[in-house]
Amino acid sequence: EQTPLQEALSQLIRQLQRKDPSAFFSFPVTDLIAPGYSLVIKRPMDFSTMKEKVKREQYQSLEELKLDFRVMCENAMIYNKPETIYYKAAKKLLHSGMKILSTERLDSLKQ
Ligand SMILES: NC(=O)c1ccc2nc(N)sc2c1
Repeated sequence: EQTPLQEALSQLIRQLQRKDPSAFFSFPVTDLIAPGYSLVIKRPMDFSTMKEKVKREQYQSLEELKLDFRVMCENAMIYNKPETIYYKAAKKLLHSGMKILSTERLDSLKQ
C-alpha cells in the first residue's frame, strides 16, 4: 500500500538509521533525558517522527526528507556541547547521511 515515493523514503531512512548505531536519534528527545531541551529546540525531529511522516504521506519529495534529517542533526549540535558524544554523533551522522541523500548518488541509482 506504499507509493513508490514512500517506499524510496522508507528505504533511505533505513540506510540513515544504520549510521546511528547508538540510536541517539531513533526517538524524540525528552526533557527527562535532556533538561530544558524543549525550551532550546523549536523544531524537534527524530527517525520515528520521519517514519510516521512517510506513513502519513507528509513528504512530497526527497528534499523535504533531507530538510528534516538536517534539522535533526543540527538540533543535536545546538543543544549538546561539542565535547559530548551526542554532538560528535550528530556531526558524523550529518556528513554520512548527506552522502546517502545526495541527489547525484540517487540519480545514479535510477539509471
Ligand atoms: N539527539 C540528542 O540530542 C540526544 C539524544 C540522547 C540523549 N541522551 C542524553 N542523556 S542527552 C541526549 C541528546
